[in-house]
Amino acid sequence: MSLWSSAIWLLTRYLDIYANSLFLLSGEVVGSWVLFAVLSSRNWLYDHVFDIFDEPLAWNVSKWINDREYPEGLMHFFGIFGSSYVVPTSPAALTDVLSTHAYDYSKPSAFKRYTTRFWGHGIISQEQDEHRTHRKTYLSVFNQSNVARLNSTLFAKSMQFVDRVSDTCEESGIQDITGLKSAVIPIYELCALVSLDVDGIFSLDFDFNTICGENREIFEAHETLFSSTPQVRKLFLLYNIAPQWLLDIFPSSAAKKLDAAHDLLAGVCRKILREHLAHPAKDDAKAVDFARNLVNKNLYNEDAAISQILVILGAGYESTGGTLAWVFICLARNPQIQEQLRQELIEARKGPEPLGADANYEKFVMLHAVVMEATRLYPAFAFLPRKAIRDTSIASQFIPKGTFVALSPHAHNYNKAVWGPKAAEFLPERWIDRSDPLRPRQNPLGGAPATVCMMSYFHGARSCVGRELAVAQMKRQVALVVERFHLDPVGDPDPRPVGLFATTPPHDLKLHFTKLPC
Ligand code: HEM
Repeated sequence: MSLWSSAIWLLTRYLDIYANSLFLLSGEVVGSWVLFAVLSSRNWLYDHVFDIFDEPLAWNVSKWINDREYPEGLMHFFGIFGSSYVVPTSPAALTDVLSTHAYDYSKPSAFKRYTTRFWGHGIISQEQDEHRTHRKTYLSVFNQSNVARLNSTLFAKSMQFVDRVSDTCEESGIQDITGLKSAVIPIYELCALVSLDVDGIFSLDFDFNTICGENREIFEAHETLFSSTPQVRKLFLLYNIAPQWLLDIFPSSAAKKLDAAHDLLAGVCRKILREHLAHPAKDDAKAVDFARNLVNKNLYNEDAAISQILVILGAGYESTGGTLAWVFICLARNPQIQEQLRQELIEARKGPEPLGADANYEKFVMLHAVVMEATRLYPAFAFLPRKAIRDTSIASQFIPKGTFVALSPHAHNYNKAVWGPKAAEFLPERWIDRSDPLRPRQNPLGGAPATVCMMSYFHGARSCVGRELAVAQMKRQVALVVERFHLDPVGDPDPRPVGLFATTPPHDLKLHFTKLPC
């Protein structure tokens, strides 16, 4: 304060606005101090924005939601330049935002500009009627019966994953005293590769076969688009504060890298689509994949289709890959649950052989519980803000146009008011209904008061269309691995998610796989 007073005194002398009275001089000192504090204040400029975008993404929102009770169902904080953010904290408030008044909100324009530039204008950035129309097309493809037609393909892809782990165990030279072979393997990449292959099949009827070592550049281009390096974070920040024309005049090196990744992927899609169209298969009318369904419905336009397909691949592969990796990590850290799951699978066998493609993976109670619980604790999309485009209401409270709504699957899934005091613990039991002790059943709510509480796939008008596919793939993959390998953790006992858009386990996190005698 003494330094500040001396500086103000010198400045006023220099500018010749020297105050003769001590009273006036004190006024100048205090006034300028207050002005400086307001202008440079962290609270006024960006308040909690950096708390949210800190890694792990949105974990601070989860802390705030549990700091105290919110009887009105809404939490509030300030963001950039004093903007208002509300967070729905009750099931009723969430339902209002996601279902009842879903189209009273749009995604922030910076997010839409960024995803449109680097992925294309697909369903993720579409709004209002454009979104409604496209979502209908999506739902006619992304539904339970269409996914069920792919079950044997999902099983085959899961076996390729298993074979790759098995080969690594054979080659590692690590063996215990009983002769069991094992290997230490980075878990994220394998899960992402197999998920990318599945999404390629579902969107384009094309197997990139990256899990078998093919098309590495396609995987790398996707990883570039999802990278969260400091340069990419800066670029995303610029999209939030600078106009598009300025960003176009001064393209950053990060933007050029992302553009190159996008162009590579768009080129691959274009080539595959043209080959499909030039050589239609006999049973094209019954096609499962998204691209052929567009053609069959006379909705095909090459550029628009490429944008939608890149969005599907982007929305699907990193989220499923990351979530699948978390399921394995949770099992490795909870050996008793891993064993319970293995027993469930062994008991369901018809003979000595492991389960085959025809097993009903959807009905297993423990398998379902494990997949749901890991998905709850590690939602791939931890923070997805919205902005009110008209005056609206949440839980009967007035929400003026322009208010931001911070939807944070991570925070909602850790809300103790909804999930109980053990919300942060891995407890698959919450997804099991044991009211009849002899016949445990799946509990669809996981012990929460409503389906909207499980936010990993969102809910309502913009919920995840790929949920059935992701769950069907993960259940097969987890079952096949747990039947054949014992999983142990390696390194960090409590790894934290990383990533800016989709969060995943750290990419270098490894697990120890031991091959079991089958
Ligand atoms: C565990 C895996 C997955 C998780 C946790 C997940 C989660 C989500 C979430 C939270 C949203 C809402 C995003 C928003 O509105 O901003 C979403 C939307 C979407 N997801 Fe997924 N997803 C997964 C897998 C998939 C898969 C496998 C696909 C496709 C192959 C897919 C395709 C989509 C699409 C197209 C949307 C946009 C829907 C719309 O705007 O109407 N997702 N997903």
